[in-house]
Amino acid sequence: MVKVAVLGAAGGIGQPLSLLVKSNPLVTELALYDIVNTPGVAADLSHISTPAKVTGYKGDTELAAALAGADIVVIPAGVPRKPGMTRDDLFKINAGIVQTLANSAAKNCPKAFIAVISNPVNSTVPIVAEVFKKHGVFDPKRIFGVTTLDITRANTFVGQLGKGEIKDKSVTVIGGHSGVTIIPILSAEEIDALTHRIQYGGDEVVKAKDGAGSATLSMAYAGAQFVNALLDAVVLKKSGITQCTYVKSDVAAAEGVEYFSTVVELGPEGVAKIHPIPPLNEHEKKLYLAAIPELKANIEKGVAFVTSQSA
Ligand SMILES: NC(=O)C1=CN([C@@H]2O[C@H](COP(=O)(O)OP(=O)(O)OC[C@H]3O[C@@H](n4cnc5c(N)ncnc54)[C@H](O)[C@@H]3O)[C@@H](O)[C@H]2O)C=CC1
Ligand SMILES: O=C([O-])CC(=O)C(=O)O
Repeated sequence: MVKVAVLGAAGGIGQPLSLLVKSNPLVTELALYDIVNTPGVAADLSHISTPAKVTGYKGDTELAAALAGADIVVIPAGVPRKPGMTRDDLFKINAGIVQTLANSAAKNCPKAFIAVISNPVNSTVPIVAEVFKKHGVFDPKRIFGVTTLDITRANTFVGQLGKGEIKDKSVTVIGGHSGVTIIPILSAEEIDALTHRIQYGGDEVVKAKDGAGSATLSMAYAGAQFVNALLDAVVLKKSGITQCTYVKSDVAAAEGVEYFSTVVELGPEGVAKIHPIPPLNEHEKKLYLAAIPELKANIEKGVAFVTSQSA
């Protein structure tokens, strides 16, 4: 039995992501939670002829039931950006939303794998971790920031430069998930053309959507890739499953950074092995040093949001 709960399931990401999770035959129960519209989304998805039983939960009073016994919790709940905003501008609304959802997850499914999509990911992952610490159930192997869209974009853009098939690309992107904290590892010819585009790909979509939100469909695709990888590792116990993902990690400890994305091997217990930062050329070393101050500030802000509140 494998229960996946999607929190924010009626949203721009939540709906297509739930569709893609419903398409994975490994899932036996799909619990859709939101503050609006989940009965309709659940009824709609429930007619799809894959094994997962789909249930909808709406509003605070139904959150605990949505999470009870969940194996994987995916969180795309919260507000998206509008043109002119940074991801950090979303903190004031999304930090509280993520904290509330994490509180309930810590109580109702403390062993679940938590995949955080809500921005600012650099801060929302530490928020979930601190909430789990408060409940005495923190396991750093089980909490992930979903940065897969950065890899999806990098693979696409590198593929479009014209060498080989996009499907064969597997670009590594390390660091965090906002502007300068996104550090793509590229070949010499790709660096000038693509570094900035990968770092600011999210802004491209925000601008094109012109006030109607940020990336949803590409994020759903990327989020489903991450969930499918987790299911392969956890349920099928396949070996060699890797993802770039933002986790509690020692790889940038020298800089005093506690959370960082590098290639992570996934296993039945979640994080099986964190790969080190790959060898960096001079250009990448500069990107790395430029990422540190923002990443550190984002992490400290997330941690303080939870630890500064009395128990
Ligand atoms: N990690 C990543 O790479 C990416 C992250 N994002 C982030 O994902 C988040 C969601 O984006 P969209 O789906 O486009 O937004 P959206 O506004 O379309 O959907 C958000 C959903 O969250 C729900 N929601 C709000 N408060 C909630 C609560 N307390 N509990 C449960 N659900 C709640 C809303 O009702 C809505 O259905 C944003 O923070 C956005 O910045 C977006 C793209 C990529
Ligand atoms: O740009 C945004 O606000 C949404 C996001 O995280 C992305 O598309 O990478």
